[in-house]
Amino acid sequence: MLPSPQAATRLLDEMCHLTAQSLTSLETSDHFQVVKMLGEGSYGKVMLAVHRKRGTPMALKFFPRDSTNLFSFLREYNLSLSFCTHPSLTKALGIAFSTPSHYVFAQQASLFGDLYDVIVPEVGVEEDCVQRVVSQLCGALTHLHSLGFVHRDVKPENIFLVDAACRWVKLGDFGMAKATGTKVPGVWYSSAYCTPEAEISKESEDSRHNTASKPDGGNGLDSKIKRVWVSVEASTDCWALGILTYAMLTGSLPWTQTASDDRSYIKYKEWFDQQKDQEGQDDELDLWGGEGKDEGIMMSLDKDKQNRSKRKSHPVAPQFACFTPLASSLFLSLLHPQPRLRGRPDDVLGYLGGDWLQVKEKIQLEEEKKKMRGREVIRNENEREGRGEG
Ligand SMILES: Nc1ncnc2c1ncn2[C@@H]1O[C@H](COP(=O)(O)OP(=O)(O)OP(=O)(O)O)[C@@H](O)[C@H]1O
Repeated sequence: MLPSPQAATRLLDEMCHLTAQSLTSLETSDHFQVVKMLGEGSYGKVMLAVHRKRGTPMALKFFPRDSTNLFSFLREYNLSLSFCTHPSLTKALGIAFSTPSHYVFAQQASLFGDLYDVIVPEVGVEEDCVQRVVSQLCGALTHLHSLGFVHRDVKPENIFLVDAACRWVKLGDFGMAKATGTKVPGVWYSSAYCTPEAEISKESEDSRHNTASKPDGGNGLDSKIKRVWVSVEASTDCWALGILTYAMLTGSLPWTQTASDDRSYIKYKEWFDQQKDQEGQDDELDLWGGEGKDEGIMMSLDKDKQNRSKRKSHPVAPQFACFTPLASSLFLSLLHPQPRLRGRPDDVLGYLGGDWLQVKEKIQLEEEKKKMRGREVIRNENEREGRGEG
């Protein structure tokens, strides 16, 4: 059973209070040798460092003190320390301190960058690799969700590579993570990773901006429009997992923004609605045929055939035409517009092992890769010639 949001939040908060009392001040260079920068985000930077006495390599995450709330820092640290006990979640190492300018905590270091660098634009990554990554992320998300937390920022930049061949990945960056059921201000942002349910907050924001231009300066009735508060749900991560899977398979996004005025999203919604209508009709037929009368069964089989042939004639949303029926049904499940009906990460396991890309797409992908390899060889030869080695 899921821990209640209150219980998960209370436990994490207690850990934060304890850590706050024992947070030591020190100079990074007294205890660690910083080797290089691993990456930079909007909150701070991440450095590869080695513990001077023990020789342990680690990622040190630096948050500027003047722009970081101490409690947010402690939450991210404690969540990563105590709840990220799955091999595909980035675990903190039990080291947190403050310097005159930064709050810092240590995490397991993934030395091969993040997934963003691996996805070739308009090409993607090999299907085997996609399925491996998806399978690991499903495990990581199921684990996190079972402990009562939602990551809320699943995207390629937050999936770190443990090896160069992308065989082992870890989900990181728990800065946005919250306990399931927590109420947060609804935020809509212009991206395919944003869920359709977040669009309600966009509408409320739009109305809010519109009131500013009203003659009464927004002090009349319209100014009563309140910020929308939404409940944190695991279905947010499931949507993002669907978009991420699409991005890895194609090297692009299915639409620019998940909004009712985005043409590509409209096409997807039309396809989705047709598929669901059809499924509904098929289910009705199944129930009717289940009465056991021979005549009924024959008629239902005939109708079923007709339905299936009709289903084939339904136009697939163009951006999904490169996928097999297996992958299409995976997308229709993870990218379900209604959060309560959206597929869960452990449902995805049933889709692994089969083909996701149509054969034609696989051949094209191979061609692209050959071309890229060719370009790489020519570049290496030119470089060698340039160095006078040729
Ligand atoms: N444990 C780690 N091991 C290796 N690299 C890491 C690690 N943590 C972070 N990085 C690198 O640093 C980058 C920024 O880290 P992170 O996303 O955690 O920072 P952030 O400021 O919270 O970012 P965001 O702007 O996405 O919120 C990542 O994209 C990744 O390349």
